[in-house]
Amino acid sequence: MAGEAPELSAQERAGKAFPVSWDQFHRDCRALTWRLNEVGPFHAVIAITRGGLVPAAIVARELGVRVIDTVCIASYDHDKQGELQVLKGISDAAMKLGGGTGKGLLIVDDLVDTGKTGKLVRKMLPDAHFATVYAKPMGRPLVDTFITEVSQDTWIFFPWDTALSYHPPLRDGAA
Ligand SMILES: O=P(O)(O)OC[C@H]1O[C@H](OP(=O)(O)OP(=O)(O)O)[C@H](O)[C@@H]1O
Ligand code: HPA
Ligand SMILES: [Mg+2]
Repeated sequence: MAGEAPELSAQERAGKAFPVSWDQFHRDCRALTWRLNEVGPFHAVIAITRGGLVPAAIVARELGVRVIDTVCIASYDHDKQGELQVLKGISDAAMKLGGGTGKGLLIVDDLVDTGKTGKLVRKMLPDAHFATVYAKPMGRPLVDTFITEVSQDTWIFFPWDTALSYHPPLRDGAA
């Protein structure tokens, strides 16, 4: 409608930025595996795509897990969250390994924000262990193990979504 303020994206609403480098992400994933090593062993890792693929590969490598499955969910169109769409469910083979309820399975994602994605996957695998690298307060209760909590008004910029670019000096008006 004319005159109406355009809807702010989740990223714009977040306000604060938390950029993560590859180095930092790798270190945080390794820290996550130290914690998960106390909880396992796990029969399989279930990555929530696409963001969960990167930490899942690192975690599976560290924990010596070779069976990796995906649950493919689309929700954010860049930074606006819409209806969740399950594009691919968990495979029958992984379901069987988890006894139908996810027992002994490890679900991995890069982060929980509102918790909507995590809630949906937890419903599919109620007895699985759910791990994320980062957690915001709304989604935190859904996660069993995570490494770093960031405030709800922070947007996390992952290394695969960003590139090195010029940043003006603070005195020239950089935020
Ligand atoms: O807790 P929520 O508010 O549900 O948000 C968290 C989810 O959002 C992002 O995925 P996204 O849907 O953007 O897809 P992608 O992993 O393919 O980038 C992120 O990787 C989590 O899976
Ligand atoms: O803070 C975030 N960063 C990147 N992707 C996301 N998807 C939901 N929240 C975020
Ligand atoms: Mg995701």
